[in-house]
Amino acid sequence: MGAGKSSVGKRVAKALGVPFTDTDRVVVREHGPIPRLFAERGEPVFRELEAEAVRRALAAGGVVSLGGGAVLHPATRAALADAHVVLLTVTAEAVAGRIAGSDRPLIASGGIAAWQAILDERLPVYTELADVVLDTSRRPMSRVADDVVAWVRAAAARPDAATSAPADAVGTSTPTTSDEGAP
Ligand SMILES: Nc1ncnc2c1ncn2[C@@H]1O[C@H](COP(=O)(O)OP(=O)(O)O)[C@@H](O)[C@H]1O
Ligand SMILES: O=C(O)C1=C[C@@H](OP(=O)(O)O)[C@@H](O)[C@H](O)C1
Ligand SMILES: [Mg+2]
Repeated sequence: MGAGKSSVGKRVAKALGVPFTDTDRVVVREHGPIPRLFAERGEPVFRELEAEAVRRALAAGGVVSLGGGAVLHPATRAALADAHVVLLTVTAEAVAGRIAGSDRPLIASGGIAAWQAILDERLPVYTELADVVLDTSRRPMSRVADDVVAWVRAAAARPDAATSAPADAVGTSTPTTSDEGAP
């Protein structure tokens, strides 16, 4: 949450001339606002709806920006094996302003402490899935997008390149080089 997956993914897709899907936007379009889904149907239902949106988006190809918790679903983790996975990270310090006033249900009441706790819990999964990690804390979105595009082009040129289109998955933050917090 707040690393820039949605914003950067859109720019990357434009630069590469490929389709872009933000899976949260798909879920919202098809099922309504995320806070309402969490409140009325619960997080497990949201995760199933999200996983289905991710499945379709990855099958369609192009750049796919996931919600930070999408990798909690085993089907999504499995599907990402065939994609180029970019983990965007951000420090707690840098993300604070980005998520201020956010309606994301998992941090609506707990703020940055909740964000950090979620990141700490998920970080092993994020790093396991990531093919590359880029920190966004001190770089404008356009520069982050440039870095992703360069990495994708280099990855596509490698002989062992994955066959599917790039996926701008995950994104959050952690405390060292990159993800200083990841949700
Ligand atoms: N590199 C960046 N520098 C400054 N602000 C950023 C950066 N990337 C994203 N943002 C801002 O942070 C907020 C969250 O970005 P978003 O793309 O929705 O993140 P995510 O999809 O990872 O939750 C947005 O207001 C966006 O404009
Ligand atoms: O990390 C999470 O569990 C979530 C992240 C959100 O997406 P972003 O990571 O794009 O903010 C959104 O899917 C939902 O609020 C749950
Ligand atoms: Mg997003």
